[in-house]
Amino acid sequence: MSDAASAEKQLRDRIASAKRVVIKIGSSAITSVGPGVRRDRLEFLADAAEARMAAGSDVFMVSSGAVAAGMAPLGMNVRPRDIASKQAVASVGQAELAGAWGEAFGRHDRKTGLVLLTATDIGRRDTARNAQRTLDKMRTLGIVPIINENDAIATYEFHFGDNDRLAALVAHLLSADALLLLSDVDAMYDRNPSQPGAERISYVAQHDMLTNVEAGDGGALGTGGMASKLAAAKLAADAGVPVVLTSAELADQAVSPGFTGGTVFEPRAERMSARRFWVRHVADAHGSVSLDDGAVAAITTGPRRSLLVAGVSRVQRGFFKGDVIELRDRDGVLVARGIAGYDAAELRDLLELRAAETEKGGIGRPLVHADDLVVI
Ligand SMILES: Nc1ncnc2c1ncn2[C@@H]1O[C@H](COP(=O)(O)OP(=O)(O)O)[C@@H](O)[C@H]1O
Ligand SMILES: N[C@@H](CCC(=O)OP(=O)(O)O)C(=O)O
Repeated sequence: MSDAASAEKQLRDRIASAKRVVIKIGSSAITSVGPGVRRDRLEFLADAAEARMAAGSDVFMVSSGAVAAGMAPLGMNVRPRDIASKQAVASVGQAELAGAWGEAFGRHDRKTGLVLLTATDIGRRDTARNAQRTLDKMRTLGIVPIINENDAIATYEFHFGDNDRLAALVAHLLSADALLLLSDVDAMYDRNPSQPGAERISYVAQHDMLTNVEAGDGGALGTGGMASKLAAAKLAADAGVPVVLTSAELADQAVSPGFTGGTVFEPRAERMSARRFWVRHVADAHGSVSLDDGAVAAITTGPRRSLLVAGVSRVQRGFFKGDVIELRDRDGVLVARGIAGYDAAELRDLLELRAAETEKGGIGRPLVHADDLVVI
């Protein structure tokens, strides 16, 4: 067996025996235009989740489909585009979905509970911890959480963007041992499988840049397509969580040992620390600074270094000390994120001084300490 084949087998075994499992189901897998929620699919998925729980795992469901589920009762055939309509439709769909999941799991005498999160809730430590505690309590009470974004109130500026990302963040929050992304496609292919000759990618090693993959848009009901699943898999990898991507139709096999289908993504060997993960993936950035070439080279190559004030060429948007800021190169390309050691106003004042005076003023204190800086 080749090294890659044996690494893939090990990863699949690890997923098969994972204790804490997050299962994300995409809109296109459980809803259709016209009838709305597909109850047969929910029942099939609930059966698969129950089988996994019977084998000793704890299961947390992340269910998309609120907007799609709200369309049917409102007589809509096309997904609404404007935000206010989407939010109103989601409020109807969320109730539909929660009821349907309750019935599907109810066949096993299992209680479900709806947990609606916003990106703000996950981005703030106090609310994130509270969500973590609630989800853990639900687990101990044998309740299956049905998690979705709180679409009716999430703001456009600050929302998850898609539920693949939400699922990966939930997997991080719960220190999950595996994340299953169930969609309407059985695996990731090197291009959209509707195109002739598309080939399945079975295993993605951690550092694989996937330059040969065209990750395209999704269908009429999904949100982010394959690109958002890839981004979520990368996020989960940083959190140390292995990911399997396959179709909801294969859920029963995907939760069982010996599954060879789908695409599995290898995580980092060691989870990124919670603080660095938060800086890199979770926190909302409040401002941004441009760096000169020397500073970009200093922070992106070699051992971890702090970012000194002298390397900043421009300050954009206001921020306060302690906020997460974006660090961009001279062309505006994002190179890192980090926690600001100064307020923007204070930094602007410093930049007006000559570099020598900056150092003399004891401003050896870096703008971003190495421990708080994560290269993208
Ligand atoms: N390289 C690819 N491999 C597999 N599917 C792809 C690829 N590029 C684009 N897609 C599309 O992405 C879709 C899945 O994304 P999406 O519709 O957003 O699903 P979900 O609703 O499950 O989140 C597939 O049905 C397929 O049409
Ligand atoms: N919160 C939205 C999720 C949208 C979304 O990301 O959908 P999908 O791409 O199907 O996972 C909803 O429930 O409609």
